[in-house]
Amino acid sequence: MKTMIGVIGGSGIYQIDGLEGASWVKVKTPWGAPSDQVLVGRLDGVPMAFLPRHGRGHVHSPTTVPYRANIDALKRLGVTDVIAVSACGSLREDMAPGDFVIVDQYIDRTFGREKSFFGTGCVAHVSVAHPTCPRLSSACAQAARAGGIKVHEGGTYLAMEGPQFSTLAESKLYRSWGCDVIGMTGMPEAKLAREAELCYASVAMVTDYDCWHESHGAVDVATVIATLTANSSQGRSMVSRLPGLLGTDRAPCPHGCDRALDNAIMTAPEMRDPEVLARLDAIAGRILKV
Ligand SMILES: CSC[C@H]1O[C@H](OP(=O)(O)O)[C@H](O)[C@@H]1O
Ligand SMILES: Nc1ncnc2[nH]cnc12
Repeated sequence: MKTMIGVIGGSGIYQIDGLEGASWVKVKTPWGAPSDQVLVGRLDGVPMAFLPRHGRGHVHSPTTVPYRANIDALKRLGVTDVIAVSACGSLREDMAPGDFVIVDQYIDRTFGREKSFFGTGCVAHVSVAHPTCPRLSSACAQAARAGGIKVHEGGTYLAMEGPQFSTLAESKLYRSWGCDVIGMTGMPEAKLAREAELCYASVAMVTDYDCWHESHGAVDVATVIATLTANSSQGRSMVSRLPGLLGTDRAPCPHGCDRALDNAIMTAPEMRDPEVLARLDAIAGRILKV
């Protein structure tokens, strides 16, 4: 199988440079329109697709990002590996603004979003015990370190609904739970990528100390953007190293991300709703044969 890298850019990252033969393409999905058109091209000979999570100009809020359409669009284009880049607040002293955290666990406190491609007419339960792909995550860590970035391999991301930042009591509560970073978009994106059998790695760029740190003020958008602007070249340099690390030919995921739907579908074949199956053509076509 051939590698195709998908990059979902977070706040402050609305395009990437250096893609050969790049063009913005409109992708239609059964889940509505993605956040924006997708920039498709090649980097060092490896196909790459870039989608700005909030749309160019930052149109979508964390609640209204069309997460299902975004993941479907990337899958439909042939993406095999998704690198999700996000801004995040740090809940730990030693994860400082400018550092990158390769997230490997989540606590999902979002409540206003569609979280699954499946439901009435075709019910499925995938495992998200390990919601990110270790192979892809370690390539991201290697790529970021090679660019001189301080990288923390592993971290628990508290996904909050937003759009307001946390209260001090919430920030302290999440610290007491052992969470490392906080953001508004990591979920349900990671869950949906797993349902779509995509390898998914989350690169969280620390922009602030949220509001718990006594010697730092409470986070605001200006602080986030200032840190992101200072770090954007490191983010880009990490992405530019990924094709070399992942290569053009892709072995099956040793962790099974690309087979996540094996044994996950509960609805009896004769009870499956044909309209629901039709919507799942890109996501579950491998297993549903639609
Ligand atoms: C501008 S701060 C809040 C905003 O930034 C993060 O976005 P993303 O994860 O897409 O980089 C955070 O989750 C909020 O959506
Ligand atoms: N402190 C914070 N809380 C939630 N989302 C964020 N994105 C960047 N910093 C954040």
